[in-house]
Amino acid sequence: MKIEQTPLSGVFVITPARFGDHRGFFSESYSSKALVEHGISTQFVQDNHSLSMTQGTIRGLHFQAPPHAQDKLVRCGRGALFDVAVDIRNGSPTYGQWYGAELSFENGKQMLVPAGFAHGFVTRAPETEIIYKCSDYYAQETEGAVAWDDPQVEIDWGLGVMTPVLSDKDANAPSLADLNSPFTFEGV
Ligand SMILES: Cc1cn([C@H]2C[C@H](O)[C@@H](COP(=O)(O)OP(=O)(O)O[C@H]3O[C@@H](C)C(=O)[C@@H](O)[C@H]3O)O2)c(=O)[nH]c1=O
Repeated sequence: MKIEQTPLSGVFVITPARFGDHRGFFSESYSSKALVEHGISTQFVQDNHSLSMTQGTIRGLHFQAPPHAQDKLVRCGRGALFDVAVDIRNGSPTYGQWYGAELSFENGKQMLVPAGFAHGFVTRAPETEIIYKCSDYYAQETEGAVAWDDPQVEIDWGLGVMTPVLSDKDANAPSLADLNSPFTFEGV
């Protein structure tokens, strides 16, 4: 399992080994021990799974505020997506910056998005499934969002001429400038 730190502290790209044979492949998609060896001791309590029918669907940018903040370990079950983490920790040297990684069924890559980051993704193929582990349970009253097209964050979603498919909630999400972020950078 390859675990790589990204330019944003706490955000990792993880590539589990795949053992291929004439049947297909085998892979440990999650190993607590392997993550602990890299200083990641998150305890996950909920798994989420969603399907997006259309290429160019964007979900995000979402977070849950403390006391229900979530670390998320994200992978693609089918199709392909571009996964994005945005640093929203007050006082962080990388506040407002984003990092994105292509996660696909083909490449098996995963991204660890810790609490303190808003998370979102765009699908790169029709009928794309995302599966992610969360370190806290869903708590609707603590949900927060930042607009996917925030002018300060300027994520390059790689949409080209496509108009994204969005939920009503995401189409009306606030800007980063209007966000009173509940997170503080703790020097991680
Ligand atoms: C996130 C979530 C939603 N729901 C319900 C609420 C709602 O009725 C329905 C759909 O919810 P949403 O529209 O918020 O789903 P979605 O837009 O896919 O939200 C997700 O987006 C990605 C980017 C994330 O990072 C996740 O944490 C989550 O916020 O599912 C749960 O029951 N449990 C959950 O954990």
